[in-house]
Amino acid sequence: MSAPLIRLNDVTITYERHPAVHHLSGIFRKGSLTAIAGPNGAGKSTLLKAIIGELKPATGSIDRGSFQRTDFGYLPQAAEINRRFPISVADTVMMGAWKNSGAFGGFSQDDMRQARQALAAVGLAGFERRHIGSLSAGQFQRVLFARLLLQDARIILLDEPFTAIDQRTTRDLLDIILRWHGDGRTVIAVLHDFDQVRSHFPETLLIARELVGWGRTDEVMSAANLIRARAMAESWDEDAEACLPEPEAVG
Ligand SMILES: Nc1ncnc2c1ncn2[C@@H]1O[C@H](COP(=O)(O)OP(=O)(O)OP(=O)(O)O)[C@@H](O)[C@H]1O
Repeated sequence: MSAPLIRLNDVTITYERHPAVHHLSGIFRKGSLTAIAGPNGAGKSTLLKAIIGELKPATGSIDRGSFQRTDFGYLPQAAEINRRFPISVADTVMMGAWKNSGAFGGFSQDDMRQARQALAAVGLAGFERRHIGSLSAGQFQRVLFARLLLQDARIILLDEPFTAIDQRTTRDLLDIILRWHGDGRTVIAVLHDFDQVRSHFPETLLIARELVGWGRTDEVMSAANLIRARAMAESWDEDAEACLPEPEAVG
């Protein structure tokens, strides 16, 4: 069995003291391909943001070994990306090379060549000069995958990569995910389509704020676990305060 890569130690993540993820512990192994599944509002996106370091746990810790923020390739939910920003397809893809060139280092001829290659690999050869606002949802998602290809990260986190995407694009992007897994990268994807999870993702983390199951997909995605996840989500008290240590009294 491969080595642990990211370890969650009793992680609670809050928004204004209300827990979105509650006392979660477990391990993502090196080279694993894991789906994160769970009902709406289960804390899936929040967990991804904490893994890349965008959110800090209120209690508990996330052990990333020697990996830094720049070692993670991250695809946020489409709704979180502003496509009105006046930027070309090529520049969007080359932003994946920032880790290599530095934000102010400018892009090299080689970055441009690699961007062209990455766009060709996602079926968008010739789209370099297009404005990102002029693309369809599926084309834009292909551009974001091209950016991830260029970034060449060892750990890739995807937040609902197939939402509002046509079947053909979904299949093409799924192939890229499976290739990343075949290359030995660690891939973690938040997914809503349970058939997709069962068909392509060997491991699943099922959450409803708290852990429901984590392990082999065929075991975790059992009918009993899915019913339990739904019941946990429905009975969750949105106003519950996190069980954080009280600040020490001064004096
Ligand atoms: N920026 C925020 N400020 C306050 N509360 C938030 C914020 N983002 C998420 N939440 C709350 O945290 C909880 C978990 O949200 P999160 O988006 O992580 O769930 P999710 O499992 O990704 O949901 P979905 O499947 O609907 O995308 C929800 O109750 C949500 O309302």
